[in-house]
Amino acid sequence: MAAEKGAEQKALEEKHDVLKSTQTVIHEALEKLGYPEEVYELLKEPMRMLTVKIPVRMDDGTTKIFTGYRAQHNDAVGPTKGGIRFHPNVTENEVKALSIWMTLKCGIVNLPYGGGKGGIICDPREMSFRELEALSRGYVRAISQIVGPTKDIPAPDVFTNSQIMAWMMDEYSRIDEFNSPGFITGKPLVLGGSHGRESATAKGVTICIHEAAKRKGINLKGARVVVQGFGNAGSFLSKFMHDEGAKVIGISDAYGALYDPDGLDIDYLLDRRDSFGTVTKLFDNTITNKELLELDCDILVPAAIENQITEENAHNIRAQIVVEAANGPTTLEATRILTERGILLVPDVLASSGGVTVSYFEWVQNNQGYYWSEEEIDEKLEKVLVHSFENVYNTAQTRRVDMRLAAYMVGVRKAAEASRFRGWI
Ligand SMILES: NC(=O)C1=CN([C@@H]2O[C@H](COP(=O)(O)OP(=O)(O)OC[C@H]3O[C@@H](n4cnc5c(N)ncnc54)[C@H](O)[C@@H]3O)[C@@H](O)[C@H]2O)C=CC1
Ligand SMILES: O=C(O)CCC(=O)C(=O)O
Repeated sequence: MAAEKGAEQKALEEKHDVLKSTQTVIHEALEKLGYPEEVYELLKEPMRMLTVKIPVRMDDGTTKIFTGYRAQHNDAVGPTKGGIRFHPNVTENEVKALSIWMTLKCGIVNLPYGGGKGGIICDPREMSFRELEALSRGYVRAISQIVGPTKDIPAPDVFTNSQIMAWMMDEYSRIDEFNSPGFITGKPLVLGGSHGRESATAKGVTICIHEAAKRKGINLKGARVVVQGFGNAGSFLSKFMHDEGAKVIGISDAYGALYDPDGLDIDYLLDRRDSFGTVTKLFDNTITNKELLELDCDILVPAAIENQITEENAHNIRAQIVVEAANGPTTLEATRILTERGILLVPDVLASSGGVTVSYFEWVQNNQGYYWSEEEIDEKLEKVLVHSFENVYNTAQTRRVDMRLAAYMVGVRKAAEASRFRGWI
């Protein structure tokens, strides 16, 4: 059964290889911007990719060897930056693509960083607290030579959180023999975390929803919203939408989805979800993630994993706006279908860039040793995201391209220019 599932997963990954599709759009974006082929040759893969083996003594006395990755896409602009994912389906190509997307995000919101990303093949839902701490510390020891506050700054992603960031920061500080809060972002407040980082990705998505709704003439009060994923991004987003008077009619996690045409009780669900964003196991009357995505709604927000909207279901999507909180939830073919159908698709590299933006604020605060209030963070984030949305939207309009290609065109330029000024290409 496990072997069968593995084969099915592998076939899906090959069919929807996120690295290949990213490369296709990067190539198109660079061509449209008039860059020569060698710029593509430089940017089509990470400059550095480290694969590590992490031995962990498990609670049953055995030793398990985990595989982890850290990809650094391009550091011409500045240190690389991006989250660390703990998930059983992590692959090398996925981590590479995720690092490229980080370069694009940092370019779109104009941060002094290039893109990086990490991942470990594991299922933290099946591990004890002690095993998770050992894995987190082991990963930092394994990658310590290539990361650091001025080299590559990690952060949370799927199934990692502020506790894991705290262990990683502590391990790095021991290696560095110095307290190094600027080594990682998404930390608890007491360890130099920033106000607003936990909800930053969802806040950024909310700002994009506002901007997209304005362009589509949708009133958010009473608008029907469907959110796939109820973790960091999805749960905060559901709360923000609910508090603004929208009706969140569907949410999901890895095990299923909940649907109520009159609107779900988001506060109750937030109260009952576990630390991995699981809540549907508590209910009998669930629907599938596939059914959730095809619900009749105004705004659909995929906030879980890759390749959820494909050529197989893109024709059945009934939202007017799709805002990608997740990285890579829509394939290229599906992007084409949705765009042709007049659905406004706000791509991941723009919509989910609120997280890294506030991570940057966290790093700046760590470097200066002076901390801002939540209001100051919110105000700065709003300014950055509204401007970035306008920039991408206007590029799409004036260059007559879809929002994804427009976002790539805006996002790739900074890394390309910095590489050129450095004399690399
Ligand atoms: N946390 C952050 O700051 C950022 C997260 N993102 C992206 O947002 C997405 C969600 O990340 P987080 O909320 O941080 O993760 P999380 O670990 O807090 O939550 C993940 C959610 O996705 C669900 N999920 C996992 N596998 C699934 C599957 N096969 N089908 C349906 N649902 C599934 C989980 O049950 C959980 O509800 C990811 O694509 C991540 O890369 C993007 C930018 C920043
Ligand atoms: O906060 C960060 O530095 C990175 C967040 C991230 O991994 C992402 O945007 O995908």
